[in-house]
Amino acid sequence: MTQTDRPAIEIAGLSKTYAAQGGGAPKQALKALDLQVPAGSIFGLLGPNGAGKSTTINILAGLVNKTAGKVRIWGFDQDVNPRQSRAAIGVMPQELNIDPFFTPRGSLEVQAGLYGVPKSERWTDELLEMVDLTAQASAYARTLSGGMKRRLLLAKALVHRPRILVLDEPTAGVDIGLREMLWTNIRRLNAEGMTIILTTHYLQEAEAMCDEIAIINHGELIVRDKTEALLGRMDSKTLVIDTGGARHDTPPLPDGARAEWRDDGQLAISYPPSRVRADALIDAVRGAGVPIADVATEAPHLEDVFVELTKG
Ligand SMILES: Nc1ncnc2c1ncn2[C@@H]1O[C@H](COP(=O)(O)OP(=O)(O)OP(=O)(O)O)[C@@H](O)[C@H]1O
Repeated sequence: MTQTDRPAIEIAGLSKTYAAQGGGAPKQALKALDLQVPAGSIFGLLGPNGAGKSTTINILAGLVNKTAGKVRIWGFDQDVNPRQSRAAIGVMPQELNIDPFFTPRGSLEVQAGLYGVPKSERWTDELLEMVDLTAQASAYARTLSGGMKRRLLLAKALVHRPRILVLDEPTAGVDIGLREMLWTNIRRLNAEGMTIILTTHYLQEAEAMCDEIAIINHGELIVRDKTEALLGRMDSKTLVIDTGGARHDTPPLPDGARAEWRDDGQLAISYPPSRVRADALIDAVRGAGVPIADVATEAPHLEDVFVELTKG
């Protein structure tokens, strides 16, 4: 296998049990997780709260010790080649953990030093420019806004030019401008060959950004597939009927179909296309005396897939 065919990340049988705290039971956060992240992808790691996403990312980052299993990062076994595997990955954490006494420039220089990047190979100015912090390069970090701190964390994750960039909830609580700036940078880095792994609670964002998605729940892999294929698995569509504004009683529908009146007065009927035909729905609506001014259909969204696969 050449380096380019080889997955960027290979996780096999990864388990993590956190020690018991305050008289409670030990917590098994990951249960023999197997996961491969293709090189060059934008890969979404999704799951409900407590699924084990941060634990996985923290193990990749070398911040949490695994209980069992194998982790290879860019082909380097984390236990055999800890230095190379660490050098291959950059992590933008969720918490704004920035030393308040460093300036952005100072933070990046210190970080580069920690990774052993020689002075001649540093790209501090370019990074400051990339995250739009050139004007604040010499300001104390404690004077930076939350958004600026987040941008600095992105730059810090990149000082050693990692092959793989991991972003833990990069857009949680950020405004639209910053979100777009982050995505523009992430898309560009990916186009230049960097593998991107991200967690996000915004499923629409994951649907729009990620080529592949893994959903984990209770420390186990539920599904991993190309985003399109994942959406295609859903036997679910929505027929949206514009009734011309007036509200009516919900018409009786074929088995498997479910109606819901939306706030804008439209009747949304979700149905499994394998079992129910759209014309049967339209007949049912018309038969109940509900006027049909217009119809549209909506394909399933990642949100539907997510809810379906993580229920229970
Ligand atoms: N340091 C710790 N000590 C004990 N239990 C922990 C610790 N860190 C995480 N856990 C537990 O492990 C499980 C997985 O947590 P983790 O933070 O990995 O989930 P997550 O998918 O990132 O969730 P979220 O979306 O809420 O961040 C949870 O039940 C959590 O309470």
